[in-house]
Amino acid sequence: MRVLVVTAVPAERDAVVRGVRAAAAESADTPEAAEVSVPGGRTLHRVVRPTLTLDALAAGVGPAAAAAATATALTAAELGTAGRPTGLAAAGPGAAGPGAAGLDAAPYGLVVSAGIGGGFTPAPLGTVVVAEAIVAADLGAETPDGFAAVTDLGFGTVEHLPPPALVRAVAEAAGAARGAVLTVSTVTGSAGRATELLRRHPRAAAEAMEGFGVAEAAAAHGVPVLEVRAISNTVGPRDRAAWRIGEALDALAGAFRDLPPALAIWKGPST
Ligand SMILES: O=C(O)c1cccc(C(=O)CC[C@H]2O[C@@H](n3cnc4c(=O)[nH]cnc43)[C@H](O)[C@@H]2O)c1
Repeated sequence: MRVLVVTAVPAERDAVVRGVRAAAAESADTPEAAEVSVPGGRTLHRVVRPTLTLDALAAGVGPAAAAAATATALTAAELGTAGRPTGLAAAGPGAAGPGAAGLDAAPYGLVVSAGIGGGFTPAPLGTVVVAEAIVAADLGAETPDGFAAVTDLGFGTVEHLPPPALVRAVAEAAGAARGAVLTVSTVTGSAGRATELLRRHPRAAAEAMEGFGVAEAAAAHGVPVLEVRAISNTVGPRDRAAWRIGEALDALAGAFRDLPPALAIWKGPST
């Protein structure tokens, strides 16, 4: 299976790659690695194992950057781009391939939005959350009666649902919580906002900024989507000192160490 994992920043991308390499080490297979260029000036980091090719791409922060980079990578993988990886070096420190090259024409079977995120009550720091629903939480209009989602206004989409069987398999494999992951363009900074979001989305477990953008691109290409978030902070009043980004990145790596076996048992997007 070919999986595209989209993060916001390189540190999250590298945590994903670290996790998949750790899984390979536990299976005693030596993953090949390469850096592959995609149109738009970005480079994805590839890990090749016997039954899984995982491409990790840092797209930038926010739903628009995530959607643009995801759609570009999916299109490039469907069509192929100029050039080929010029040989795949054996894995190891700094063992990326001898320079970025193009994408082979080989579509992805799954797209994953991954990274750190803010947690709502059921998801304390260090928890991993797998999205049962990927929700655009601030896509809509402010009205005299409060927030109206675009769907309340008669158009658009505000939710994408990952394949339930895959969500269950990944959550069980990773010991993760399940719930809605909210995508926002403005990070929540007050208790009142956090309370309002939970009132509108009682199943919300986490808040982040890219998942809905990734999911929209995946849906446009007919590719199933997941979102996996490691909790770095609590959604609410701004308190940078309370952030635990390092621990969250380690938890993210752990989730991607556990993901490959879950993918192996998944029977495909209709389940
Ligand atoms: O400056 C702040 O107070 C602040 C508070 C929360 C998040 C940020 C970010 O810049 C986060 C950007 C980045 O990290 C993800 N993330 C992590 N925690 C949250 C959150 O509580 N709400 C939304 N996004 C979060 C997000 O996906 C971005 O990629 C700054």
